[in-house]
Amino acid sequence: MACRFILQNLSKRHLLHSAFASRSASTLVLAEHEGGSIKAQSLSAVVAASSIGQDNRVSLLLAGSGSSLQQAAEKAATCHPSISQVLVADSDKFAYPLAEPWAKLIQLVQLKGGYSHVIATSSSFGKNILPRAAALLDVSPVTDVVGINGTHQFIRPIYAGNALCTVRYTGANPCMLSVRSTSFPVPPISGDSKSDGASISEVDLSTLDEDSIGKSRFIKLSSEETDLPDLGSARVVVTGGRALKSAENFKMIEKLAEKLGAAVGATRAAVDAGFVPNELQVGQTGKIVAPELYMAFGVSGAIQHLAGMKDSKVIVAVNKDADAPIFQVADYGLVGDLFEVIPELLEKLPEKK
Ligand SMILES: Cc1cc2nc3c(=O)[nH]c(=O)nc-3n(C[C@H](O)[C@H](O)[C@H](O)COP(=O)(O)OP(=O)(O)OC[C@H]3O[C@@H](n4cnc5c(N)ncnc54)[C@H](O)[C@@H]3O)c2cc1C
Repeated sequence: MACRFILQNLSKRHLLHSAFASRSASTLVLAEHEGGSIKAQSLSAVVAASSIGQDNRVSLLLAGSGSSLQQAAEKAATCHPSISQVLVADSDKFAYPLAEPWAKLIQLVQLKGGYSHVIATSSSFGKNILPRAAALLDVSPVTDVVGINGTHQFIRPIYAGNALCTVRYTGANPCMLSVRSTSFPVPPISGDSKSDGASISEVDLSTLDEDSIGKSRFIKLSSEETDLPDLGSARVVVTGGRALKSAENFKMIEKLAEKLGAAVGATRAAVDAGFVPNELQVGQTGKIVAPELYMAFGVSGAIQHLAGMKDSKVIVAVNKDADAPIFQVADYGLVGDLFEVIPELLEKLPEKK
């Protein structure tokens, strides 16, 4: 009896899966916006969505309030040819990216739109919201996707990025994914291939529960004032490790980054020692970066750090220990003392224009 029950369930599940797979895909992308534009990371989620299938219809969901939301919606409508619709949820409830109202919003939009996929980037925004929305929709999300092989097969890292596994999603719709933006770079979009303009529609929020605000409250947003590029999307990253010894010495890394127009990164040991704030941590429990040039000074190359930077195009490492593991992933390695190398670099590099 038990055996037959399992078989019946398996065949039902298989039928369900085949039915989803044969239907054409339609994807809801959760987008973040700032200053009237959608964030570059959210465009990576659109690139990921467009690799699900050729006939995939992509709808972009933007929420917030006020004129910057409308501005972002207008820009989003023409920013990528695969976007067919921009959905705008305009309410004070979405003034801040709190997970509870956003998750309810996704549930509302999904129940109306019946999307086959829902995608967000693996940023703190996506990581915060997606699991809650998945719980409300009673599905299990596939997280940190780095590759897409068709509608239901995805590649994601395991064991702190030491291995990649292929996952086949066999659950019900929607298939919810968080994707690493570094794995879905946004190609420059030529004038010809730009969209003529996707339709923009307001989401009907009249049925959104009053209690959707939930238990969390927005208190404040604190961010460091800096002219340096954003760590997640910078072309060059200069990282310092525990070897810098103090916050004062870490300023050398910041000066070098300034000269190179680079973002500053740090190891967890440097963050834990209080040299720099937590938002600069690169690695398994920090940010995942893949810049064109990654420079590591006094970084040992622990696997948890490598998990966040080993996909960088060119890696340069300076370490006084010739056996440091960082040299195994470095394209250029210099065995030397960073307290001699960095001042020399600062002296020889031309001033930034
Ligand atoms: C669950 C978990 C998650 C983690 N997540 C992260 C993460 O996201 N990111 C992360 O970075 N770490 C993470 N870690 C910590 C990680 O294991 C390492 O402890 C950390 O990366 C080490 O940082 P470090 O290279 O700065 O320090 P160390 O390992 O102490 O290395 C310092 C290096 O500097 C070199 N050095 C010393 N003096 C000089 C000098 N004067 N000139 C040049 N070189 C010098 C040394 O030879 C050494 O190789 C995590 C650990 C755990 C358990």
